[in-house]
Amino acid sequence: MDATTVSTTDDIWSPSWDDPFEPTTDRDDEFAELTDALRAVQEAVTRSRPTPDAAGRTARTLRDLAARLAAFEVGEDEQISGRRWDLAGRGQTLTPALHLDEVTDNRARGRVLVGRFHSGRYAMNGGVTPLIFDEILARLANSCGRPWARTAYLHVNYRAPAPLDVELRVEAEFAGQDGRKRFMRGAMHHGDVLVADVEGLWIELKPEQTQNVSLAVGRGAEENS
Ligand SMILES: CCCCC/C=C\C/C=C\C/C=C\C/C=C\CCCC(=O)SCCNC(=O)CCNC(=O)[C@H](O)C(C)(C)COP(=O)(O)OP(=O)(O)OC[C@H]1O[C@@H](n2cnc3c(N)ncnc32)[C@H](O)[C@@H]1OP(=O)(O)O
Repeated sequence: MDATTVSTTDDIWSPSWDDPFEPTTDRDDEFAELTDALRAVQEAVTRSRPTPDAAGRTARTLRDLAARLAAFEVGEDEQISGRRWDLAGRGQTLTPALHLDEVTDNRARGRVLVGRFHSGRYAMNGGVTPLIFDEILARLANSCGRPWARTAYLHVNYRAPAPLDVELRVEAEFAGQDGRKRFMRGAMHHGDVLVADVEGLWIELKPEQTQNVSLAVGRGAEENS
């Protein structure tokens, strides 16, 4: 398959938007803005040293927002967060927003910028590196109509501290397949510096392990059955 440029309108799983369980009204950019705003709050709280009064007032505001959003609570199959494949970060805020520039059937590359919220003290927190690798390796392992697979392991090597607030390049490679096992490799660079590399194993799920999967991730069952 040719290289596929991932854009906001044509991502690798764009057919998912034809899924009848995905009403197009969910594709509002207001939700993207909401996610960005939440990331901004995470970063601002981390970077701040508010007075007790300011912290208390801010906490009350945030709890009020949480209560208001609770009125819109839905089940996991209906939520938007994590399922906006067209957005860097998929509309979730656990993982730093990964901008995917290219996904082919055997390679993927992207960019990520990590702020102080994900800091492990003047460098990226060591737990965040596997999150980013899992994100890009999982996308590649499950791209191009391959049947669903889940992460069995991620072996991460930390080669150099990953700097904050600068763009890091992330690459993934489909290294091979043996039956249900898909072997993945990845690397993260800052400029010419290798920050981390990874080897991962994805296991193709058996039919009984994929019940409700298409609903759970918003992709048509026919595409990955
Ligand atoms: C509702 C389901 C949703 C599924 C969605 C999946 C992916 C989403 C896709 C894309 C998303 C893109 C971006 C999203 C970002 C992040 C991804 C989120 C998804 C995850 O975050 S996902 C969570 C973490 N992940 C798990 O929660 C897995 C827990 N786990 C299991 O569910 C089982 O463990 C399983 C199914 C992996 C295997 O179980 P099983 O029973 O089917 O397989 P079995 O034992 O038969 O092994 C078969 C052959 O694999 C070898 N093998 C197995 N495990 C090995 C290991 N660890 N090391 C070395 N070899 C291993 C055996 O040795 C044998 O090898 P051999 O055939 O040569 O003998």
